[in-house]
Amino acid sequence: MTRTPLVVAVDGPSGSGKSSVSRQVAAQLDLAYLDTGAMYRAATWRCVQRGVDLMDTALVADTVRSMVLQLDLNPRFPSFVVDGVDVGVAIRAPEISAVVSQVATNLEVRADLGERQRRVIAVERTPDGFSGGRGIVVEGRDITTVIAPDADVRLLLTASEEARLARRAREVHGTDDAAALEATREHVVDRDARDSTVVEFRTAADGVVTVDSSGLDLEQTVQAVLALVEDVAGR
Ligand SMILES: Nc1ncnc2c1ncn2[C@@H]1O[C@H](COP(=O)(O)OP(=O)(O)OP(=O)(O)O)[C@@H](O)[C@H]1O
Ligand SMILES: Nc1ccn([C@H]2C[C@H](O)[C@@H](COP(=O)(O)O)O2)c(=O)n1
Repeated sequence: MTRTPLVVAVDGPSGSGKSSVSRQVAAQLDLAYLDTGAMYRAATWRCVQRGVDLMDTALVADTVRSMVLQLDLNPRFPSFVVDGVDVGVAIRAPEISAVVSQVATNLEVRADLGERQRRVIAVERTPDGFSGGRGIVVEGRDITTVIAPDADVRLLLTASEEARLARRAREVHGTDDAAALEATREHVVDRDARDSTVVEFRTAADGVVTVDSSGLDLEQTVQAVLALVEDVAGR
């Protein structure tokens, strides 16, 4: 049976589980997967590599516009290649996390990367895409509202600040003791505050369903999202 392409849009704050959950949902539904946060990180990596002053918004925008970015949309092995260099690990470095908001709040950069994201989604609606026309799960901060407001499923994945801090602390420091929580705050709470000056990802827009994962483990959250997709789109 031929099915129409499915687009699942997921937004949410840092540490809410967007990447982990979206990847697993895409893999289980045999869809492509796009992590738009990684695109902002790749853009930041290129600027940092070239010694660009991130306060120079015009130069940052030019540097990002000329970036050749190749994406592998396989949810099992997603990859990001910038100008021929695999940046999958480098873009997660603390030095990139510390400054990525400066690039992500540059409105010219947002316009450029947003256009690239829309093109990826359009291709995944055709047989030429990675998914062969089955569709895509796209996650970030403005996917449900700006990039794909027409997505079949629109979801805001949230969790309490406490839960998000504890998850990130365990991931980065191997513990969620008081010192680890404090060391993590800058990368979760403060970054969200900076990012939310240009995009709204704390409150669900009209038609966007909220899933609160504070009391759920990763597997339960994946199941909750799969149930929602089944409910809304019959998959
Ligand atoms: N429901 C959950 N319960 C417990 N841990 C979770 C849950 N969802 C995700 N995690 C864990 O929390 C951490 C953060 O998840 P993830 O990186 O997917 O969040 P994110 O929303 O994509 O964050 P960011 O936007 O900062 O990249 C990971 O270690 C992940 O395994
Ligand atoms: N659609 C998006 C995706 C991401 N961002 C910003 C938010 C973060 O500061 C940065 C990296 O995202 P992460 O990998 O932590 O999810 O990019 C955004 O503004 N819009």
